[in-house]
Amino acid sequence: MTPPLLTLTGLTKSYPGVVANEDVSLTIAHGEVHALLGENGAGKSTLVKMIYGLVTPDAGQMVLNGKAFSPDKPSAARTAGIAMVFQHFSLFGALSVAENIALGMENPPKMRALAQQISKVSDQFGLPLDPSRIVGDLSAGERQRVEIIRCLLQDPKLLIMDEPTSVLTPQEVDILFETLRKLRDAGTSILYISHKLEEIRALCDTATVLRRGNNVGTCVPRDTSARDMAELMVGTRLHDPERRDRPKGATVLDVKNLSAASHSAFGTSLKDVSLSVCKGEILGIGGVAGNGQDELLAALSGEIRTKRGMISLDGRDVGHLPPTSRRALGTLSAPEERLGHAAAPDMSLMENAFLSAATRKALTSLGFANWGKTRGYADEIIARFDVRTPNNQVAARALSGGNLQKFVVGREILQDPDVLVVNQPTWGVDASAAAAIRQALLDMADAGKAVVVISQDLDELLEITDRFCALNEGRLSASVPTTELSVEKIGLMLGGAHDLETANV
Ligand SMILES: Nc1ncnc2c1ncn2[C@@H]1O[C@H](COP(=O)(O)OP(=O)(O)OP(=O)(O)O)[C@@H](O)[C@H]1O
Repeated sequence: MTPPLLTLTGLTKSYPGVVANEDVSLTIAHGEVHALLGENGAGKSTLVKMIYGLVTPDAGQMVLNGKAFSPDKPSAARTAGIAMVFQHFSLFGALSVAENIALGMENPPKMRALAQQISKVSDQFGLPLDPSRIVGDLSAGERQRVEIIRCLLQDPKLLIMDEPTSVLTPQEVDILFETLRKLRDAGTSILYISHKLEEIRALCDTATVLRRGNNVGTCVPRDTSARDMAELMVGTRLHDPERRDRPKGATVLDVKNLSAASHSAFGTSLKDVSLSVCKGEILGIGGVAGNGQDELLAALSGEIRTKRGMISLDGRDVGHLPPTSRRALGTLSAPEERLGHAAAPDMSLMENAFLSAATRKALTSLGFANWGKTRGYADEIIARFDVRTPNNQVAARALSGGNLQKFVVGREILQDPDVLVVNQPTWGVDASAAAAIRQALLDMADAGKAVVVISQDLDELLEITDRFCALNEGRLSASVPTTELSVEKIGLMLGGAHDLETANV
């Protein structure tokens, strides 16, 4: 019998106040697509970082192809045949595809030879990509292809992928899965982290489930329902968000012919965007990343100021007002980028609670921060949104991605806004916590609030929104009642022509 590609035995890693991995053992066979499942903070990233040489285990052993393996840095893991595609891309927007790939290589060949190699690998694995294109002009799906091709040029034995589909359209997911199947057939093993359980069922041969740092079992995803996998992850029954019929009130947010330039050199300017949201309504905005989502949130939150007459709140012109004034008037927002935009990475959760809630939660007294009250608010967010953290003094950057997301969304919802604008509210959040966040958004609408959900997760938009629009190259389509849509139709709408009309659906 051929030995497995990689065996992990008793891997343990602790951080202050938390055991991220405790005595974790698992085996990855050659040519196997192995899913790593677990709720937020379960220890998935920590485990793969140990395999990739970014984190050193406190205890335990790894054996790769029959030999002891203990990489002390990523380049050692790469030399041993391990490649990793991270959730966050590390590409330079101003450089070409080939230049970006060359930057990550120890001994890059001449540009022309590299471009040929890139074209060859992209043909072989069905990942269309022109080596001379500037990365800043690429879609999120194409950027991910750059990262994957960069890995494939190393001819890896094990490819680790952390949440690879969260930025992709359904069509791009299909292309990615075809590529991964080709790789598997060529004998490469894949370790795949995702919270999208139906995708795991479609792709993976086996799954290991982590719960609070421990390996609590394995399953064959094809033979296990998504609900059973989610329940194995959390160890309890899962509650689906409950949607109730509710009356729609008066229009509260009204956007008319909004055009605004992006703040970023590679951003997308907004072009003639019109929308309205009523009290008691959730408006969904779908779109592939980079089509103006960040700019729309920035215009609605006040980070981008607009001309008079473009944005009104309860009939009052607000487009020229900065974020603090919009907050005071009841419009709150949670941007997509949680580290660095929604939260200050090196500040504690308590300080991060203060940053956005000081006014609405009255966290100051006589011009000074009231830390006692602020601590109480941070603890309320942590308890109500089940944020897994040792305490409120922990820096935002030390939280697992999903737990920070729960904190950021919870921090805004608990300020009781009249209008809440969220971008990717459940990005990287596990099934159970995602259901809790969606329920909280539905509860807000039930309480007569207006909610704008910008998301690339089509199932999410179908599940909770009342109306749907597609954002494409900075233009917004007319809205369609969500009940009239299907995932396939939305997919077409998102990838469709610039001037999307309801008729296209
Ligand atoms: N550098 C660090 N310092 C302190 N604690 C950390 C650090 N990295 C991870 N942790 C903690 O270790 C635990 C496991 O985190 P990890 O990121 O591995 O979880 P995860 O399963 O990948 O979660 P998610 O699905 O949310 O990304 C969490 O409680 C997290 O807060």
